[in-house]
Amino acid sequence: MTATITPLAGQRELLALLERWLELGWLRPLDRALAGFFAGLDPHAEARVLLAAALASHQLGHGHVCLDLAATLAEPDFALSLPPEGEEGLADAWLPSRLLAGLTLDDWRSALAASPLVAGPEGEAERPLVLHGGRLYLRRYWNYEQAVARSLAARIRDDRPVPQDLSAWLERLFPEPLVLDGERQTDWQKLACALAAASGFTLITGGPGTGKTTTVVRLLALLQATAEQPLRIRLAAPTGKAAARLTESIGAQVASLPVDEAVRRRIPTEVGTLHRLLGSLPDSRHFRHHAGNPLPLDVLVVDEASMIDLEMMACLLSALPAHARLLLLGDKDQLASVEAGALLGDLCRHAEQGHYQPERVRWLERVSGERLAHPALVPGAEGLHPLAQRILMLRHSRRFAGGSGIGQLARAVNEQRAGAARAVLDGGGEVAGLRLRGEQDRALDRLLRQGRGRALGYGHYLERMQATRPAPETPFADPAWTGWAAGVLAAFDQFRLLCAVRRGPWGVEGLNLRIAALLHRQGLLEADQGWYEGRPVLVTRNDYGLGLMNGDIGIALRLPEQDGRPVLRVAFPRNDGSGDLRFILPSRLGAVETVFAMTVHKSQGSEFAHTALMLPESLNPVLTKELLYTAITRARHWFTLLEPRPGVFEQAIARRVERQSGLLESLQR
Ligand SMILES: Nc1ncnc2c1ncn2[C@@H]1O[C@H](COP(=O)(O)OP(=O)(O)OP(=O)(O)O)[C@@H](O)[C@H]1O
Repeated sequence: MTATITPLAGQRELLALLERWLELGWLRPLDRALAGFFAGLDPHAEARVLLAAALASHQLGHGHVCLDLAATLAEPDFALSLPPEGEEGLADAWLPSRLLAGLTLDDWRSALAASPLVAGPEGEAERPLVLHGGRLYLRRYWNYEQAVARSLAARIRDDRPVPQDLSAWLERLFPEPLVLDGERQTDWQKLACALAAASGFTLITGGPGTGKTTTVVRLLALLQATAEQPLRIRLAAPTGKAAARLTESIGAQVASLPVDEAVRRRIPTEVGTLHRLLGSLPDSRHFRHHAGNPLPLDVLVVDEASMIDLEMMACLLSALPAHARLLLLGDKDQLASVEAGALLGDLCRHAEQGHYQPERVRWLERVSGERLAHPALVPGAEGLHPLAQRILMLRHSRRFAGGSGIGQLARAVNEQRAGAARAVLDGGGEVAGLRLRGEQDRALDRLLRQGRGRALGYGHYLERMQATRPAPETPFADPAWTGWAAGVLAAFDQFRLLCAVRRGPWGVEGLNLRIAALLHRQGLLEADQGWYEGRPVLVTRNDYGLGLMNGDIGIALRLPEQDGRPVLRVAFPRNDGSGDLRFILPSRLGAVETVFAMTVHKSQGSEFAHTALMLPESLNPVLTKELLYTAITRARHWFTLLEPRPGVFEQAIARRVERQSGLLESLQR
């Protein structure tokens, strides 16, 4: 017991422990540095205060904007980035569960409250930490959360007058009653459109293919057609990939709208990134647009809102003029952004139950002619749940209708029904599970290269690269080269291996080496290290100079220079919806990594015809049903689950992301 308490004895012991955690890869250098910095600010700071600061900083890397003290004491080992199985035995003595064994919530809170480094929610703005109830924040994130809460609180009370002929418009935009399996169903899209017409702020959530985009395009037609003056509408998404995907689907939707050509022309079809909308400034966290220089627009639609982190949301809300309508679209059940702040999940915590106030229900039913009915709905009370009145959940997927294996699996995982999920996997076909027998299992190599059945593997894009390459004498400016590169990039999206973790044999790093070596051995790649033709790379940091965003994916291809000499360049989609490509010399690319395998987090906003998910050998803090759901819903046609050890899938289904933030509480205050 003595050994477990010692590191909390004093600053020196604690900092030595944090150093050890750093070596083990359990903590980020930033977290350790922060504790050191705070020790410098307050030489008398208690070890448990510095420990809380390091853990609060570490939580940001896990997507939590604060440290929940009680949750940390309940499950201390999940507070760190514990390694994949195999290393634990070695470091048991260093585990936080040992360290925190003697600490109670009251003791920890009292120590924090008494520290000159820690402020209460209302006071001492210069102190670097804020304690609010049982939650400890780094000051900057506290400020973001407060700013977002203040701004949303104002927007959720922003009722808008609706056109007198709203019912007629809804009838025109949603002409067919919704009938599924021969039964008339509630048309949630029509209800969402009515709700949004009456609000300055609306959040539409729904799983893949539930019609979020369709709904919003029809709403924009309604707003534009009934506005006194043409509205300035902008569409945005958090990543380039998501923006490109939305651009594709919106174009077709606008073209088929049952409205005048003049109205159709006033609905934009181009979707940009949020960074571009706000105007990124090089080497800065700040944007060109902010409260002092607001965005020149009347309506803003942001898709894939689950990927918006707290800092971005704070920047976005401050740059949005008060008169502008804000529409957020997203899937609340997906993983939150990699950065801290699970905004959409927080806001949609009660979306299933609705909590609509009786007067709102009557109004919605009257204007839409729909019945606002569903077994999951819970009636709201007049004056309560103001946020819920602005949120609507779409409940019918058109993409994954009834019998789709992917749809069934996604649903079972989301509802935490492990037995049902396993039964879908065992059923085979569109979805399948592959049990791996050790690291060298050949079945894995086969899947990675060939795929299974009609579901492709990585061999496909490399074969296409060879088979469709223009003749070497094709001049440098010939569009055949761009066409070829676009074809290879599209073929690469036929298959993706996703991983839950980065390290260990079943993590992104090890698997990338393994896949490159495999494809090289099989003669599909000319090399497996350095730069080689066919190397897919992921950009890991925004590069404003090159116009590349974190998350962009390109492929190295040999193309002719002006003098005909072949040179390797990396082909990237332009990500502005134009469908164009750009070619960049590898030597100009700073932060990139090979991306045969990628983390589920990084795959958000993308879709692949065949998606495979590699689970690790043991449970890990990141393994939750949200992670599984996000991975499964990246698959358009086929999904393969790769399991090095039975049981981990079921354990992961049982775990949910515990979102640690105070946003909802702030909004309801
Ligand atoms: N009311 C409708 N009537 C007919 N087809 C519809 C309707 N709503 C959606 N669809 C079709 O269903 C498909 C999915 O719709 P949509 O793209 O709007 O969904 P989404 O929720 O935005 O999907 P994603 O998960 O890709 O974001 C599209 O092919 C769309 O044309």
